[in-house]
Amino acid sequence: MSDMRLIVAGAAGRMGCAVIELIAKTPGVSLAAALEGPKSPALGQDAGIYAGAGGLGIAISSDPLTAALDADGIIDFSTPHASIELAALAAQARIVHVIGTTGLSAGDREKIAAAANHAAIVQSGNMSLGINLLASLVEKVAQALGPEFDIEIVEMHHRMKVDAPSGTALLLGEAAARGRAVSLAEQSVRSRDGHTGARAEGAIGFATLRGGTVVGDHSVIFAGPGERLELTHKAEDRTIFARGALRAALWARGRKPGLYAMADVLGVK
Ligand SMILES: NC(=O)C1=CN([C@@H]2O[C@H](COP(=O)(O)OP(=O)(O)OC[C@H]3O[C@@H](n4cnc5c(N)ncnc54)[C@H](OP(=O)(O)O)[C@@H]3O)[C@@H](O)[C@H]2O)C=CC1
Ligand SMILES: O=C(O)C1=N[C@H](C(=O)O)C[C@H](O)C1
Repeated sequence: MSDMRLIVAGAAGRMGCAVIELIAKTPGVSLAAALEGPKSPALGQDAGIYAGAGGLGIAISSDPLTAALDADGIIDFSTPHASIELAALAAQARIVHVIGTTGLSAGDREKIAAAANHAAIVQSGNMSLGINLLASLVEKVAQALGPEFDIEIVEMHHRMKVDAPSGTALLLGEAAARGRAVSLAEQSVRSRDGHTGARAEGAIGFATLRGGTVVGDHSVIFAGPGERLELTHKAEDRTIFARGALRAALWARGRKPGLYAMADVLGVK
């Protein structure tokens, strides 16, 4: 089979650079285009050089329509606004779309689901093997321990992160809610301040820390009577997310339209 030709969206960002670097050294895939927003200072620069991967002869552009004419898929770590536009484009062009962007609203998710009627879309708040395995453990532990164990999810990320709680924290919260057969929307407590009163029975709490260059730390704490179980993942390098995204793109190639999760790709449901 010919190389899978991939567009990278958010090409000058932290994740875009990690993905381009990985594409440059992975057989079976090639960089078709590198996209940024229309005001990006990186426009026109060689995407490979920008990412530290050496010249690839692909200039960073802000023209997704032209990019989609000769591509098999999009790997997208950008912004919610860009991701929903790219999902519509993937649907039109019938190409794969791997969405790593977080901070998506309920409305954004609806638009992505609609696009997935026409394209194979893999969307996940975390593309790493470790976190997706952790989510499946969290579901099982939440089911086994029952509601006398309080669930709290703590995350820490670098100072530049713009959304909270992280996409991963929400993914882990969904896993805990599934384990307990409750709705996360009804049980989640996203912040506490002042005289909050005692903890609500069955709540799934979130706490957010930001600082320095932390790639991504997540802990799910099950606090019960007289004992506490803590499940933790620490991301040390963005390559783990890039590797997962590339694996997702290759997995989705030739698959029928639909909205898939990383758990489908990794077989860790
Ligand atoms: N699912 C996962 O495994 C992971 C998800 N993420 C998520 O991925 C996203 C990106 O993270 P990160 O790389 O750290 O963030 P960055 O801010 O470094 O990168 C995002 C890039 O997208 C660019 N961008 C803005 N608008 C557009 C557009 N219309 N088209 C294309 N690109 C555009 C931004 O440009 P500008 O700065 O000029 O606005 C920026 O360069 C975040 O939502 C993050 O939470 C991150 C790591 C792993
Ligand atoms: O913004 C980041 O950096 C990360 N975002 C994702 C999230 O919101 O969970 C994944 C990872 O933790 C890094």
